[in-house]
Parts: sequence; C-alpha cells; structure tokens
Amino acid sequence: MAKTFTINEPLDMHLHLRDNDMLRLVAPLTSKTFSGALVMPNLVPPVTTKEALLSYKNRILSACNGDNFIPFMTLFFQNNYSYEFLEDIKNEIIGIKLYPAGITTNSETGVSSMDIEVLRPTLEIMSRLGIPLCIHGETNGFVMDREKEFMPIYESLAIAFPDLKIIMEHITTKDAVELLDKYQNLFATVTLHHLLITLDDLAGGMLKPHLFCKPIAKTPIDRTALLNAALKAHPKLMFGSDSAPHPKHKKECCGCAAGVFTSPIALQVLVELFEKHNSLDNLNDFVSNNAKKIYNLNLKSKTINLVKEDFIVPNVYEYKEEKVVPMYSGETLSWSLEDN
Ligand SMILES: NC(=O)N[C@@H](CC(=O)O)C(=O)O
Ligand SMILES: [Zn+2]
Ligand SMILES: [Zn+2]
Repeated sequence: MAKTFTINEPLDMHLHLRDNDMLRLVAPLTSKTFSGALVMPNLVPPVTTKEALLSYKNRILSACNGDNFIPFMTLFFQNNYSYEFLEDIKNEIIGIKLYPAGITTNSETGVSSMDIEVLRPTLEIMSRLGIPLCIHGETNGFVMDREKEFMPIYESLAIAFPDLKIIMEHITTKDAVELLDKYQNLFATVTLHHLLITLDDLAGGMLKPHLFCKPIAKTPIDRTALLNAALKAHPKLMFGSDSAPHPKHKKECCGCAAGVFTSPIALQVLVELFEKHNSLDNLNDFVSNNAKKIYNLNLKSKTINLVKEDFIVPNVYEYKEEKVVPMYSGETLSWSLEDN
C-alpha cells in the first residue's frame, strides 16, 4: 500500500501571483493545495491603494476556480502612508512589504533609504495599529554579502520598534537564522529552494537560470543552518515559497529575471525533504502552525494528502501565451498529491 502523509491547512507565507494571464496560470497551482498564501504586492505599478488592493484580491479569487483558499493581501511600503489610510485598510491586509529601491524584481519604487528616522513615522503607525512589516532585507553591496550586511538594519528596527512584528523575508544565511533568537519581534520565512540549493547548483556548472533568484543562493554552511531550522520547525520560522514565476523567455535569455517558480512542486518536495531527514513530525508546524501563531490566522479546514508515488514534474506550465518553467522541470519526485 502506498505510504501517505497529510498536511492540514498548508500556508505559503511569501508568494508572487502576478496578474492577468500569468495570474490565471499560477493561482490555481497554489489555491488547489494551500489554504492560504501571503500575496506579495510587487505588481507594476505596485499595490499602494485600497482600490488597487481590493480589485487585485478579486482578480486572485476569480482565478482560483472556487477553491477554498484565502489570499492574504499586502501593501507595498511607502513612507507617506497616513494614520487614517492605514487604519482604514488595516483589516484588509496581513502586513506591509518593504523593498529597498531596485533591490529585486519590480522594486524600483521601494524605499531609497533605510534610515530609521526616515521610516519612523510610518513604522510607528504600523506598530500602533498592529500591522506586521515584511522586509526584503538586502543592501546593494556584493551580491553574496547583501543579506549579511542587512542584519544591523534588522537589529536597529527590532530595537526601535519593539511592538512591531518584523518578518525577514526569504532568509538565505546562517546569520539570519541566528538573529531570530536575539529579538522577540523578529520572524522569518524561508523558501523551498534555499533549503535545497547553494550557489554551486546555480552557477557551479552550466548556468541554471531557473535557479536564479534574489537573494541569491548562498554557501553550504548557510543552507545547513536554514535546513536545520526548518527541519526542527523553529517556531519563528515559516514556510514562504517565494514562488516567483517569470515568462520562460525572460528566464532563458541574456539578462535573466530573478525568481524561482516552485508552487506546483512545493508540498511534494517538502515531504520528500522532511522524510529524508526523519523530520516529518515537524512538517505541519513548519508549513502551517507556525504561521498561524505568528499571524494569528483562523482558517477553514483543508486537508492535503500526499502519496509516495512518482510525480514527473511538467517541463512547462502554460495558459494562453504564458509559459513558465517550474523548478525540477522534467524530473521525477517521489511524492505526489493524492488526487493527481
Ligand atoms: N525572489 C525573486 O528573485 N524575485 C521576486 C521578488 C522577491 O521576492 O525579491 C519576484 O517578484 O520575481
Ligand atoms: Zn524579495
Ligand atoms: Zn518574493
């Protein structure tokens, strides 16, 4: 008999759903298997108004085929948000996402300075209203050092705003894992791919554009630290795939866009990984319970069964003119979704 594993209310706490046909293509691949996901606001233009946020949420829901799925919406951080605006939008959002300008895909209108005094007015309002702050934490230094160089900024923010929940998004370093235990108000997401790959997988042999993302994959020491924290379901660490689809022609070209597309394989590979390390007992915490506690989420029940049967990852997912290549395209995974 096939071996099975059950995940209750899986959550993806860092997801890019894009818009238009790409949204129609990728949203069902998450809404089918996850109970909810924190949706990133880095559209072009970014989500900065209540109207844009609510209409994006409606477009997401209509792309989800009626699945039992909650898109947790985020707003793109700007320094000029007023108390009235944030109080009014508070119940529609799970958090606000801050990007240093130009540091990653569609972040051009992000903040041009991480100076605490510049950020203070908005962060004080968020702190008072209990709105979490999600951050893409990289400087514009040497690419392998960008996250490490951002650590003092996380520390200053954690100290200056003790009541503000700060989420270090898609952490990739041992330094970030260690910082989690230093400040009560610091939390983090980690992706699937950063638990699996290092810079070697991306660029050690033939260049693999589909593994290129920001922050870039780091060293074996970093990967081990991330993996150990995930496998023990560190209570301040949540699963956030950072599944970031880009059209195939924008990945397989000169000037490859940053982002790894993992939505359709995430749960299967997580089960495989946690099984391999004898940690399946912790997987429900890592992929659901930790996020529920950190963000105080109430969800409708949703049970996802996986079976130990081969799943051949499609070479490409397509809808109309859109084509997107998933991580592990064409490879065989050892776990599948039950109804696949
Ligand atoms: N991770 C990435 O490499 N890309 C993300 C943006 C982000 O999460 O930084 C995207 O939107 O494509
Ligand atoms: Zn990012
Ligand atoms: Zn992202």
